[in-house]
Amino acid sequence: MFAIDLQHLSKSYGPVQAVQDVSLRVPPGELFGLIGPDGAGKTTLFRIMATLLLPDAGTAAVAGHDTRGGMRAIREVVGYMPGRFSLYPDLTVAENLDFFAALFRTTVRANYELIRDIYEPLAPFRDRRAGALSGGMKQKLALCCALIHKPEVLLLDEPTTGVDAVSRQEFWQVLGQLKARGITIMVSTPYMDEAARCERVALLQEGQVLRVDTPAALQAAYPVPLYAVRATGSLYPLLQSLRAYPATRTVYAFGEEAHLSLLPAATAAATTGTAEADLLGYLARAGHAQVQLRGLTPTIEDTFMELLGARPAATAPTAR
Ligand SMILES: Nc1ncnc2c1ncn2[C@@H]1O[C@H](COP(=O)(O)OP(=O)(O)OP(=O)(O)O)[C@@H](O)[C@H]1O
Repeated sequence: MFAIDLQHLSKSYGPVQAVQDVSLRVPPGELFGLIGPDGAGKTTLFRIMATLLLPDAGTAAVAGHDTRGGMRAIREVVGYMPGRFSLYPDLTVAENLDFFAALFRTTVRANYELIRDIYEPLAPFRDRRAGALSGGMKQKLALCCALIHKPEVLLLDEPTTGVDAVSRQEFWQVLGQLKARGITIMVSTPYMDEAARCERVALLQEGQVLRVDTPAALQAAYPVPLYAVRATGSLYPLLQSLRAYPATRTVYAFGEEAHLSLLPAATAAATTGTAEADLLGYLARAGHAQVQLRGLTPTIEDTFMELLGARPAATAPTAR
């Protein structure tokens, strides 16, 4: 039995097709990531899994229960942390926790063991209103509330969005501990660095699954050598020159650098011995100073960009 089993799910909001024929299977105990930009359909999938929304087509089963008809059973065994802060801002930390425990006919004391590590940094603020907590603390409290009934499956919708880097790091450590206890976790994130922390990820774009695999396999599948290019001055003119270069296959901004792949024929056609030397000569003639070119190990973000570029959609950001 799969902890999460989605088959051919589709959901539209009027003319907007939010989820399109999505099929995913997550075995018990897996830490699975839904990775995609805003609007990719992550929240819609979570709301279907949490029995808050019915799909137009397809089936969704969580912990062995179909979301059609299995609402009560699913809510008993699922912990759901919505993307937006979902606690009561006027209740204190302790009151929020008690409230969620009471909803599930349990007590904080009965399940304290599961939340202890997450709750301890919050304990000194137990009488503070939840609305007055910092972003990282709000997110810890929301996770405690999602865990208070000892769920088998945790659904976490962008839990680290807008949270500082240290809190994000801590949050992922906690997810590792929860996974070690056998809890199945589906977590969405727009941050590609977080994708690498999942056992498997689904890359989503415009409601569709582009690929499901381990982060390592996604990176290894990158089809051609990839380079980072930088030069003095701003990135924009460098990107423009690289886009105009005849042997360029894909190019896009990546932080302070450009990430570039060359057409396979570029090596064969090189006039100065190597494709790299040809490129450096071209950039120097185009007026770029102190150009640095180095080979890269592709990240998941590069793989994502590659998959988007391979699609016929007009939105493909890798187009030259
Ligand atoms: N209630 C709604 N009515 C109309 N359109 C909606 C509604 N909810 C979502 N959408 C649209 O459906 C698409 C998928 O949205 P969804 O919220 O599932 O994506 P997401 O990946 O979670 O993105 P975000 O992080 O921005 O919430 C988007 O185009 C969004 O604008």
